[in-house]
Amino acid sequence: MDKQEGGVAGEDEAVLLPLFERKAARFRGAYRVFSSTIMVGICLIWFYRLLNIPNGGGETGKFWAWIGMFMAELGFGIYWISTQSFRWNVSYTHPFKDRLSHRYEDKLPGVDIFVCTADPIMEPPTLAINTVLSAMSYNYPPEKLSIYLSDDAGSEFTFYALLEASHFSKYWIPFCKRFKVEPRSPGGYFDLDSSMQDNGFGQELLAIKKLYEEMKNRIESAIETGKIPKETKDQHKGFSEWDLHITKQNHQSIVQSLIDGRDINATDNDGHQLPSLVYMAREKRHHWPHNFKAGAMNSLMRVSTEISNAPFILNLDCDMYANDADTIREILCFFMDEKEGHEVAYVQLPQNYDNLTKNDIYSNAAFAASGVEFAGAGGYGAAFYFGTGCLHRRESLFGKKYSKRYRGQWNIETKKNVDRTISDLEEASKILASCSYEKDTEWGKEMGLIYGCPVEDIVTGLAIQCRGWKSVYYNPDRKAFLGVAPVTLDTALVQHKRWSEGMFQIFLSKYCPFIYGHGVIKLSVQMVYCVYLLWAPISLPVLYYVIVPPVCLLDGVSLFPEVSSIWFVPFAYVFIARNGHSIIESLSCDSTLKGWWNSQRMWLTRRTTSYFFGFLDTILRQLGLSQTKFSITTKVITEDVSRRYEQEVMEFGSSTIMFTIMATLALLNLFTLVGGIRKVVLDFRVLDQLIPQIVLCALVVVVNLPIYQALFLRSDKGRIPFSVLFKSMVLASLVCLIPVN
Ligand SMILES: O=c1ccn([C@@H]2O[C@H](COP(=O)(O)OP(=O)(O)O[C@H]3O[C@H](CO)[C@@H](O)[C@H](O)[C@H]3O)[C@@H](O)[C@H]2O)c(=O)[nH]1
Ligand SMILES: [Mn+2]
Repeated sequence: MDKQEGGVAGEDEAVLLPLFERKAARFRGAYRVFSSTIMVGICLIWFYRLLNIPNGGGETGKFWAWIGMFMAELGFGIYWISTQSFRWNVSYTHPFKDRLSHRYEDKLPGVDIFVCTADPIMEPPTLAINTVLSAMSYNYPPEKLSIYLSDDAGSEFTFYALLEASHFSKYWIPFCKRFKVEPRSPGGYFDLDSSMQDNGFGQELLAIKKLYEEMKNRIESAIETGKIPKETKDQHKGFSEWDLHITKQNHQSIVQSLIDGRDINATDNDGHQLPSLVYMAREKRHHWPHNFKAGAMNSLMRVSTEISNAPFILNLDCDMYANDADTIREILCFFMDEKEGHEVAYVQLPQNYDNLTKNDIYSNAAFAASGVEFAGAGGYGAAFYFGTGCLHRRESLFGKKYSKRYRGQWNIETKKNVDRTISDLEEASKILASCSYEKDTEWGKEMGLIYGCPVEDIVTGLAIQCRGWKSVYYNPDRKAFLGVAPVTLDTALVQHKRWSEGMFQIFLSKYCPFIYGHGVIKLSVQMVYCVYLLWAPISLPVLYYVIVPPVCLLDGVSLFPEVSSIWFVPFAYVFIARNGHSIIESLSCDSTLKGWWNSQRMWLTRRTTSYFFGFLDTILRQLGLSQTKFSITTKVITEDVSRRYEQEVMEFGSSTIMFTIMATLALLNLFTLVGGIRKVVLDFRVLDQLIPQIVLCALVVVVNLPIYQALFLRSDKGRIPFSVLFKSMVLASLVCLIPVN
């Protein structure tokens, strides 16, 4: 074929075109210069601290406060330097799905999709089946798709909901494909305003919506009454697994096929094949550690090997429904690219949420993080694995090491198991999902997801990197997955505590990137990991900065250069440049100014509460005094809470110790600000010396305004409880009494 013609792309030419491209971020060079100037500023600050150490003599208090400031700034500076490893190499990836279809449409590989759920109360089964249904309706050959739902609660109601979903899918999938609706999670779709407009299929829409509502009502009323109708139970042999003795923590393994994709009669209402659908509850016994989500994933990996054994595995949390029907095709471009594809172990997409408010009060979106930082890690071929929204190559997840000779096995036929009946497969799978199966094996160590850490995802991603594989970060324009973000401050803080704790545990374990990754991954990648792994300890300098300078201010002890001194310049420059850049970065990632401001409050609150407690708990765990736990993020809310969330009013309500710390710090800064201003009014000459500390306190106060409101002005249920107010008043006053000199 004549390549010059250009019209119809010949196969030869098509082979030459890559399936994805990687582009360096704009302004990368300018950013490097800018960041070097901040670096100079930081060095000058360190230098200033060392040059001006107060002599111990009459001012021991000030001496120690000064040393502390130096340590804190050393901490901030070093941490900031490691964050630069992200921004140094930001690049964005873009797949070409049309080229993929053109070249490989009839050779597309099988994909197994794992959905994990763990608690029918905190994660309602209707939520999970919406995710399942969205995955079943991917624009992908159904005979190559298998969906597995892992239910760590072993709940009959979740099984029932999945059975309902398997019936509903016969209507839903053809509906989606015929009218090309998006998203393909029925709940997500019906919530859209556009779904209610007249789009030419009003009749069908009403009919399917009615079916969905009826199904939802049946599931919800079964849960409410605690009973599943007998006629329903007779529909599937699977219900016989549940007897009176089954509890969440104690049950046998259950593997039930709801749709057997090999069965030619398993078709939707248009006569098209349906994807396979399997329910799994791995065995749980009191005396066996179950290793949380990692344990569930590893069981899923084995069970799916037995049943479908697709070369690729997509992992979704139960709330993360698929928002774009073409995502699988897009992601496969990275794996099937002829030149680089065989090096890729996984492709991670960002976690997005469909319940964010305009200014994102709890800063859940992590705009800057998904826009820039993760793309920065991806720039090194070292994207993180974030647990959900990640497509893995089965072999690398199973523990295979990358070798230069490796050429990818994606074109192996998906296992057909022609000679085995579905009950044979179920029985064999049950053994694979039993507690004792993993005993004396490499599961949880060299195979599958790694155990012993509440952020199994990050540590597993790191281990895969260290086995020589690359990973890709891909942030598509249309969000690929949408989940449920925490809507109360408490849940948001607890989630971050789990993350910071888990990540610090990795740092202190044998998986510490500097040790485990030494000589295997680049230093820049080791640093990129550490930015996250060191969330917990970075709480210490932050706490220091919001406690000591204010207390010193009360006593008139100055800890910064005078405003008129030349040494003030680096402090001001670093502060302004850093924040200015952070504002620009957020705005360029589609956040609002108010959203940025809210993220600063959350930044402070997380560091002084979640990360601090994460730090303490990790230390206790190292000393053997506490155990790893995984507090599941609740995905349901009451109407009252939901209303306040919509209005972007912070929700406190409960009286956790985290709120006491938060309120104490807010009050302390308020008191000392008043005290500091009083000092200046009384003696104007100290203004020059004290103004930096006054500004620092004032910033903390201004950013915390919603907290004072919740302490003193609000009367709704979401306000800060009186007990917290009382405790924090007492604590803040006591701290104010600490004499510095
Ligand atoms: O014993 C457990 C605990 C949790 N899960 C599932 O794990 C997922 C994540 O739990 P969630 O409470 O939603 O935590 P998040 O903080 O939102 O999750 C993020 O962080 C976790 C690590 O801390 C990762 O496992 C997740 O994939 C990632 O989305 C959910 O689908 C749960 O059903 C289990 O299957 N078994
Ligand atoms: Mn979640």
